[in-house]
Amino acid sequence: MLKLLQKKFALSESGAKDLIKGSLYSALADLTMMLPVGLFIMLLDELLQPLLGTSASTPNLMKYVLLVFVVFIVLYCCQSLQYSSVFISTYTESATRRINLAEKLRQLPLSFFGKRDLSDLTNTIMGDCATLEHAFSHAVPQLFGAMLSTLVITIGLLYTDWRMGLAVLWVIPAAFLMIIGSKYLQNRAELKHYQAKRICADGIQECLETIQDIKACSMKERYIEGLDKKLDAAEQAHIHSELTLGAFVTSAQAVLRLGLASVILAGSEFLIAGKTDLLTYLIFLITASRLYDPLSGTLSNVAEIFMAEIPVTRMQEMKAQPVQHGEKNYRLNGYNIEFDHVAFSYNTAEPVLKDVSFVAKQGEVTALVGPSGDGKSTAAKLAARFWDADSGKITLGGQDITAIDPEALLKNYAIVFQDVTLFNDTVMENIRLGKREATDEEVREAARMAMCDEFVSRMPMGYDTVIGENGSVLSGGERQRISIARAILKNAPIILLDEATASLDVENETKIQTALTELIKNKTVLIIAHRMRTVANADKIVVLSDGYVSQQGKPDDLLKQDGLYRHMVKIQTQNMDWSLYK
Ligand SMILES: Nc1ncnc2c1ncn2[C@@H]1O[C@H](COP(=O)(O)OP(=O)(O)OP(=O)(O)O)[C@@H](O)[C@H]1O
Repeated sequence: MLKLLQKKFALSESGAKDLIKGSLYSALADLTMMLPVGLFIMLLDELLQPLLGTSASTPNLMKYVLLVFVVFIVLYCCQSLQYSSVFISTYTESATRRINLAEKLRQLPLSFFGKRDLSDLTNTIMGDCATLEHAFSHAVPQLFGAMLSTLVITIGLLYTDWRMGLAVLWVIPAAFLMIIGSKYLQNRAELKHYQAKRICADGIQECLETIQDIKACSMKERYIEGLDKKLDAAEQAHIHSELTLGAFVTSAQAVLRLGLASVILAGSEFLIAGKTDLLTYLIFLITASRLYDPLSGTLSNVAEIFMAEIPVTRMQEMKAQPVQHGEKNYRLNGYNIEFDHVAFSYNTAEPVLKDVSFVAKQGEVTALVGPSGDGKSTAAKLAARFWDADSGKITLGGQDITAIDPEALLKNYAIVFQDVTLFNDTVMENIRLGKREATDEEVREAARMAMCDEFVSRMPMGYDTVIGENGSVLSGGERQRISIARAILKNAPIILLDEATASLDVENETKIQTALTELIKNKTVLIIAHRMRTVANADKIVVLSDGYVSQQGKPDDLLKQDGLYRHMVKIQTQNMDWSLYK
């Protein structure tokens, strides 16, 4: 039962237990709602008896005042128990669900993020969790509770008078069958609504991210028009989904209302035929008037639960994604990185790396060069286990990196990528990311080595200046220098530099290269650069072309060969004479 609930509703074990508890309390709360009815029937019985001549005693009003007081206390206790049990457990589960999802995302390989777009992921974490939160606080326990309490009341009614019982109860399965029968249509409409909403969110996100280019290309009108269409489509899909839901729920609620009419008709018929007495008739009338109200609300709960299936499925998909495993404790024999017949493709059939073998030795600078798009960055990222190779093996210090926990592995790497990621925090804290426990002085020293001092001193609050979302107040070169400072601070045994100095002017590039020369001493350095002069002093050049290593060796040796490396050096030397105004 627990396992079934966990699977069906993407719950943790404690969440499933709380759901059962909440449902039982909801059932209890629903049943206690019938206590005033019971009390009223008792009073009615005592009032009717003298009129019908079965007893001469008059009702003891004091007893009823006391009973009303007791019923009020019982009602209050049950409702508060139900409220705290359902809501507290729902919000606790919701927090656990969000934390678990975020933790799962942290463990997932980057390949997963390539398959899913960011707004979809954000929607799953924020939107889907909110949808489930609402379903579990306002629909699921109430539905299960109503089912349990209705079952108890059904048994009581059928036991009292099965024919009158049937007159009250026939509408319940009829109304629920209507809702269950419409499940397919409702889910289809909701799925369309979700997809339209996602396309719309994607469009808005894209618009915000590319606002500069949109303005630069005078595409504003075209873009707004496109966004307008997406918003319209989302609105239409929403209306359609609400109408589908509304049509079925309202019809089912109308069917429920027929129950009262059927009790009146059948009851009058039985009363005239002498098949039932007045008190029983009144009992069924009062019960029917109380029974249908909570059930009417429950019909929309069923629809909400159907709709919750979409987020539950998406969450389960995410939970089922395979994560990268590995040992946290491992022994390395040095820090050589070796690619052994490595092949890799992203989500496309065409592999980026087909058969790549080379060694990047500790204490040496190994440069990956080659035509654009031929897999240099991919190879560098594979070396840090951002993805796992499809075939072949990558080892670090003789250990297969797939046997090492990705986070534990990354402790050995300092990485400077082309696309630097900065946080909306101070310069100091952005650099300190390289080494959390670093003192302010250590951070400043790393910043000085990475030539950050000069631009930080111009900032209003120096190292305490907040640099905006992803370093929006900084230039490309400044962002890159912060990233280099991080790497210097981390002082890891392996350094991956992917176009690390691409955004720098010649003066800063030369200065930073001097700092990098200090940084890379006795380390394993894998460097990617398009400018051949950046890698001319490397110990080894690996030329990647069309998924293969077409050449590898010392730069001077490769220059003597009639190959791609010499060709690239030649073209770049010729280009140095090129001018826009020629
Ligand atoms: N996350 C990704 N998902 C799918 N395809 C990708 C991804 N990253 C890169 N690619 C594709 O893989 C191929 C190799 O890309 P990669 O960035 O490794 O090349 P590169 O040699 O470093 O290019 P450049 O010199 O232009 O930086 C390209 O065709 C690129 O479009």
